[in-house]
Parts: sequence; structure tokens; C-alpha cells
Amino acid sequence: MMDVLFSFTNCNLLCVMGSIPGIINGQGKQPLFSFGVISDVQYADIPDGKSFLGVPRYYRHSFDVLQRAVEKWNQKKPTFAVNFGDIVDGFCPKDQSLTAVSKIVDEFNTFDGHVYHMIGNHCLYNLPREKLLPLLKIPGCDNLAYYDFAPIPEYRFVVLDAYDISTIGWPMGHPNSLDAINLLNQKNPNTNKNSPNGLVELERRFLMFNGAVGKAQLEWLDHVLQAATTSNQKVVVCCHIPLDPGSSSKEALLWNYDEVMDVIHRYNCVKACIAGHDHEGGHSIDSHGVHHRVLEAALECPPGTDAYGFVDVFHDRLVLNGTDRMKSTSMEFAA
Ligand SMILES: Nc1ccn([C@@H]2O[C@H](COP(=O)(O)O)[C@@H](O)[C@H]2O)c(=O)n1
Ligand SMILES: O=P(O)(O)OC[C@H](O)CO
Repeated sequence: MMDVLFSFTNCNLLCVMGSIPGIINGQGKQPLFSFGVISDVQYADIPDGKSFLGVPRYYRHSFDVLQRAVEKWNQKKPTFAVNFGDIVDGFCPKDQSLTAVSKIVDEFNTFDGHVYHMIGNHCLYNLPREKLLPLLKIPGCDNLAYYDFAPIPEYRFVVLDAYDISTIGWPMGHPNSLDAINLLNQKNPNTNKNSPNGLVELERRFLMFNGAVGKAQLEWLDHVLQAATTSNQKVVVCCHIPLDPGSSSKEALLWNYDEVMDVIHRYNCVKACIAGHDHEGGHSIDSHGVHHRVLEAALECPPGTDAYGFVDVFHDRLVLNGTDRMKSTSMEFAA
């Protein structure tokens, strides 16, 4: 298993064992810090099923994946962990939503460190924002879920709220919900607004299970990146929905990924964007040298297999050490 390989720092041993040159942990150096990652647990106490496209989904086993992730993090001792959203599936019977969310939050809480959460569409199918945010200890005001933190002076993490403008999760008639309905009506003529039928190329992202970052959040992002640039900080952007077409299917992109990336590209500080939502996972490097890594879903791990990891952070790269279905990735920063 790749994660076992990466616990060694001896280059010769790694090469003999067949690892990929270039993914050696920061060339034998100690990371500045590490953080655990997992996405799309989508737990529900229901029998296994399939996605709309026929991909098997293991709703109960995903809890076991989370348990093994936390166990591994407690051995490796990353400084913190990030959950990339969708902790409970939309098929969870609604009278069990609170129990299911609490079960997953309790499991995350067995990690000996802080877990930073973000919300995904499936979280919002289960509980409203005013219930979810306190349970997930997400800081924010007006029930918005974007925030930033700096684990060390050299690095800042920005967590985006991908369902700021969304038809999911806001009370009926809320301005952000009305904006989302208007946009979907303009962009998607299908009766089922989750259907991309007839939508062409990148327009296929205008589906109800996606969302957008609103104007105030975009302005906030700009300020954070400006401050990070002044402080010479490197930034990692975390968002449930992917931000680059090269890293994800067109159907899984943030509605206004282009506006978010325009803000990011105004500065040189963002080195990587990490996301979930597109269960297959992906990796790309955009035209400005920013890495985009979409994490493979815990939900789609056949019993006995896993998808979680930990990221070692260096001055010049991030190294994702993935387990089983989560691929290991070395993300070297552009000069
Ligand atoms: N190509 C697609 C994909 C999805 N849908 C609709 O979205 C719902 C959620 O999709 P999952 O992948 O989470 O199953 C699904 O139930 C469909 O209504 C679609 O129409 N076309
Ligand atoms: O969030 P889900 O489970 O509806 O899945 C989203 C899809 O993976 C996007 O292609």
C-alpha cells in the first residue's frame, strides 16, 4: 500500500520498492506540518446502492473508511484534518439525519486534533444550515460557511462555501436561493434541474447539485489573498466543489468556478485547490501553475478498501499520501 511506502524516507528503499520518482516525501526532508484528508463519506444506514450513472455506493461501509482514516491519522499525528464535505447521504431517511450526522461528527471527534469541516450538497439535503454549522463547528456569520486559518505563519488555508448561492439549504424565498433558481432557469432548460441533458461542454455544470460562491464571499476571498500576499503566505484553497475543468467532470464544477479562479489568479499566493464532490477524483495544473486535486470519495470504496490520506506540507510542495483508492500526488509549486 502506498501509504506504507511513504512512511519511509530512504530514497533507495523507495526506488527498490517501485515508487514513482518525484513522489519521494519532500526529497527526504521533514514536512513543516501535515494534515489529514477525506471526502464524500455520504454515510447512511441503508443497503448499498448505485449513483445515477450506475457506480456502486457503499453507504454503511463508508463509516468504516472514516474509522480507518481517523485511526491512521492518530498514528501519523497530522496537525489537523480537513473533511471536504458530504458526510451523510441524501438517501438517509430524514428522521435519522441528526443521528447520522452526529455519528459521523463523533467519529471525526476521536481524532486527536482539530477537524476543519465544509458543507456539501448531501449535508444540506439532510439538515438546514443553522443546525449543520454548529454541529460541524464551522465559524461564519449569517449561516455562511467560509473561513480561513493559518496553521503556521507560512501557510494559510481558505475554506470556501460552495453552496452560498444554491437551491439547497436555504429557507424558501431566501435571496441566495432565488438567485440560484434564476440562474438555473436561465442555464438549464430541463425540468429535472439535476439533468445535464442537452447542455453543451462546460455549460453542463448548471445542475441543482452544484452551487456558486456569492459576491460578498468573492470580495472576502480577494481580501484574504491580498493579506496573504502581503504576509508572504502560501495559500491552499479548500472547496467541496472542484474549481478547474481539468481536474473534474464538467457536471461537477462550481457554477462560477471561472470568477473564483479570476480572483485566485490575481495573486501568486495560491499553490493548490483541493476539492471533493466528483467521486472519481482528479488532478490538474492550471495555466497559472495552480494544482487542483479532487479527492476520491470514501463512499465508493468497495468493502475492505479505503480512500483517505494525509498531506505533507513543505516550503515548495504538498505531498498527498493516499491510501488505496486515493491516489498519492506530489504537487510541486511553480517557480
Ligand atoms: N447525468 C446525470 C446525473 C445525475 N442526474 C440526476 O441527479 C441526481 C443525483 O445524481 P447522483 O449521481 O448523486 O445519483 C440523480 O438522481 C438524477 O436525478 C441526472 O439526471 N443525470
Ligand atoms: O454529490 P452527488 O453524490 O450528487 O454527486 C455529485 C457528482 O459526483 C457530480 O458529478
